[in-house]
Amino acid sequence: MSVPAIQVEHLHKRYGDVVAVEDVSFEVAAGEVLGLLGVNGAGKTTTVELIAGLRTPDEGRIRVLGLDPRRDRGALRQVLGVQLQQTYLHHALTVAELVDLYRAFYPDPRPAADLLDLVELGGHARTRFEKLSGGQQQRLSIALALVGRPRVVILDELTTGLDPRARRRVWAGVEELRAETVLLVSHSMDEVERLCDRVAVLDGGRLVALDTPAGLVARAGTTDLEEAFVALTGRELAPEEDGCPR
Ligand SMILES: Nc1ncnc2c1ncn2[C@@H]1O[C@H](COP(=O)(O)OP(=O)(O)OP(=O)(O)O)[C@@H](O)[C@H]1O
Repeated sequence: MSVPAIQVEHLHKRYGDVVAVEDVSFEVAAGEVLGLLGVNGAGKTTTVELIAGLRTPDEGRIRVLGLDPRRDRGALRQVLGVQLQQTYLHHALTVAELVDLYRAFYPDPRPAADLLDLVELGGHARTRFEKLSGGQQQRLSIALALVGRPRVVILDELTTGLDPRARRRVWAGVEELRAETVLLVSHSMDEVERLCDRVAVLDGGRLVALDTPAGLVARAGTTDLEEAFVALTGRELAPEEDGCPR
C-alpha cells in the first residue's frame, strides 16, 4: 500500500481550559476524499488548522506527504491548498487580480482561465470581490486553494450558507479534483455522502468513528447517515448547521 497522504497520530490541542482536540488519530490515503463531520465546536477546524501548520499541537505527530507542517512550512505550502472558513481576501481587488496575486506564489500555477472555469466564475473576472455573492466568494476561495496544483486540499465549510443550486455547482467542482487528496470539513450529511470516500465523525474533540458512509450506517444499525450520526454522537445537527436552508 502507498504511504498515506496525511497521517495524524494522537493529536491533542487545548485553548486554555477548553479541550478542542483530544487524542485524534487517522490517516488519509493518497487520492482519498475524507470528510470531517461534527457539530459546532467538535474540533474540526482546529484539526485542519493543525494539519495545515497554522497552529501547533500540544501533543501528537502530523505528516502531510511526509512533511511536518510546522518544521517544513515552506515545502508544505507548495503541495497543500487550503480553503479555510474565514476569507482574508482583499475586498477591493477583482477576481482576476486575486487569482493573479495567488498565482505569483507558485512556480507552476494553474492557468487563471482554467481555475475560473472550474468554479464557473469565468464571466466575473473583472468583478470586485466585495461585489460577488456569498456563493461566488466561496467558489473563488476554492479556486484560490487550487492555484498551486496542490496534491492535498483542505476545504472547510465548503457550502455552508449556499443555496441548493450553488451547493451542487460547488460539489461538481470538487468532484473534478478526483486525483487529489481532499480533507473536507462539513456539517452536512448529503455533502459527505456525495463527496467522501470515508467520514471521520468528531465529537467533543474526539474521533468517535471513521468509516465509509455506508459503513457508518451499518455500524450504527440505522437506515441513513443522519440517524447514524445521532446514534454515534447522541447529537443532532441543527438545521442551520447543515448548510442547507430549510
Ligand atoms: N482560538 C480559540 N480560542 C479559544 N477556544 C477556541 C478557539 N478556537 C476554537 N476554540 C474552541 O475549541 C473547540 C473546538 O472548536 P473548533 O472550531 O475546532 O470546532 P469545529 O468543529 O470546527 O466547530 P464549527 O463547526 O463551529 O467551526 C470549541 O469549544 C471552540 O469554542
